[in-house]
Amino acid sequence: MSKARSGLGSVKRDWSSNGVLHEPRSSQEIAWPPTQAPQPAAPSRKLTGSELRLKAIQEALAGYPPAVPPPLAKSSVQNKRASPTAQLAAEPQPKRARQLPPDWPGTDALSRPTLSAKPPSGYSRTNSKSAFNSPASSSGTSAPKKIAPIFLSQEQTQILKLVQDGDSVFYTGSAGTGKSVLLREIIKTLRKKYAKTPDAVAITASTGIAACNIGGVTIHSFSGIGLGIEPAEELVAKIRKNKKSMISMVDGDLFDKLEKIATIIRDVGPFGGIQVIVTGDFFQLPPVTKGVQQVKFAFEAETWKKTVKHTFNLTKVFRQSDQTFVNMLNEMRFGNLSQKSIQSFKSLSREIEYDDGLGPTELFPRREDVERSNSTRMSRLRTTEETYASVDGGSISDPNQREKMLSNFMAPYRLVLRIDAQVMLIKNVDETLVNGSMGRVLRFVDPAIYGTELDAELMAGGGPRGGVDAGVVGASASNSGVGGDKKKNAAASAGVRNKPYPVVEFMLPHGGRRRVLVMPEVWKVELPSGEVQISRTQLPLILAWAMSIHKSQGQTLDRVKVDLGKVFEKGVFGSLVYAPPSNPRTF
Ligand SMILES: Nc1ncnc2c1ncn2[C@@H]1O[C@H](COP(=O)(O)OP(=O)(O)OP(=O)(O)O)[C@@H](O)[C@H]1O
Repeated sequence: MSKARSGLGSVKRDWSSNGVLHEPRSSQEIAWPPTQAPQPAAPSRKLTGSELRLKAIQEALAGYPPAVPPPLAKSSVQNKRASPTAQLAAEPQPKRARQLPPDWPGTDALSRPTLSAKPPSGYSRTNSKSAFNSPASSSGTSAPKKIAPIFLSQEQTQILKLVQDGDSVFYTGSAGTGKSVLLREIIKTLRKKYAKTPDAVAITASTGIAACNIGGVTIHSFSGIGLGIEPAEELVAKIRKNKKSMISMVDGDLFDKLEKIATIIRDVGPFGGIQVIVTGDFFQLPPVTKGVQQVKFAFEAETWKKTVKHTFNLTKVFRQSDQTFVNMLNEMRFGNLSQKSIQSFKSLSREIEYDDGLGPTELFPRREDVERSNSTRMSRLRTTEETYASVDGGSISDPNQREKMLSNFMAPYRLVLRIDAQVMLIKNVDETLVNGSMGRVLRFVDPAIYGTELDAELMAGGGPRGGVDAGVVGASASNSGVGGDKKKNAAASAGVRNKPYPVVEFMLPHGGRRRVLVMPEVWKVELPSGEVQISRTQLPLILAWAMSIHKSQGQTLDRVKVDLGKVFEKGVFGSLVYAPPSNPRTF
């Protein structure tokens, strides 16, 4: 299984639906309404390379000018559904720069049902907990967790059904349409289906950070193709030597190459008979181009059509409920903001006072700016400080490779915290504490005395903060003897100090606060064979006055501050710009 290159932005760390429950609706075949694609304004000047590229995606996704698919090769007619535009192929049509998959929503396929499979009787119930705890992803969270169940929408359910039936599928959708939630469910379902042969399911992504987020590995690492620059035949030899199987996609050329390799090795139909699930949003992060070379999207691969049987466009936006905001984001997605929307975005330029003591997280494109902003705020605090160094493991020994892979984890190598520091939780814990929850460090406490009478006495007797603490977060919590280890308790009473951990007060999504002791967690990248390539044990916290746009991708944040001034001045609305504003729930 694979994740589209452009799907990096959609690979979420917030897998939780936070208790959003949807009543199952009656079963109906879905007519997949299109996301509104505004008509682009005619360019009044010569476009730059990147603008041309953006225009190409816009045209492709918007489905105009009338799409003319290339004549279908014999093998490509393996798509169950006939291409809605296939008839047009015979007639001469004006040439266009970019073709979409034949059944791409946004072409006339959007106006009619796109599923040949029988619709299910209603929504499927899912439980994101099991998805979080997929073996490769989950990072060893052993503390008991309660994640609220969610219902997949009809759109999501139907795609899941096709996947269960063994079809190769591509699904896309704008930010917040539940691509990642569905992906988690697909992973869970396929793992269950192939429980006896766990390495039959491979979760891959095109970059390390995306791989970490979905609990998979990079396609390069998984397939053993290295950089993948050699011809397919040479790569086959390399893979055979490495005894690794492969599956996935990145850009069009790599997709073709992987298809060829799979076919040479397995020789049982398209993509060697491997079921391929591809997801992503080509608007969020398109493939990286080498020099001036024009990017070739996966859907432009020669072998795409014969491999991918079904293409879907998820249309229901779950993240934002305000339709005006959703429309504004869609306009931005298509790079065609109306004056009204520009004014609305500009009107957001204001300081907001929050009465809970936490400010918004400021998003920056560069890591240096993030570090500067966070360390400036830290230096203003004259409070107790604690430093936490990560413990790193894994089978990879090359230091450069290790460094690169470790940098994909959200957890830093060295975490310095102070009392009153603004922090963000980077792990899903339960229905109220999720990846992205914001909080403040209240105090540091020896876990052995946390929650004991001694702890209460210390707090009452002028300890740093009073109040009721409840709960512990972190994989190490269950075996650390928190609060209950008599030996450690006695030692603590006698003045022997264990490493103290932070008690953090988190703001809950619908008001309220929750205090927990935060203990270390484990992040790891694991091959389907069970080999742990790299792992990091660290507190699931980061400083959160500022964070990089890169790391914010895919997170659902309640408060963000983004400087879009320069963007509006230049009139550039690229993917980097689109992704961050789509993260907040409201505006
Ligand atoms: N069926 C559903 N019912 C309720 N909530 C859902 C459902 N599917 C997704 N959500 C919620 O919607 C939000 C966005 O979902 P998700 O992160 O999967 O979207 P996405 O398409 O991957 O977004 P992005 O492209 O920005 O990464 C999350 O808070 C998720 O819990």
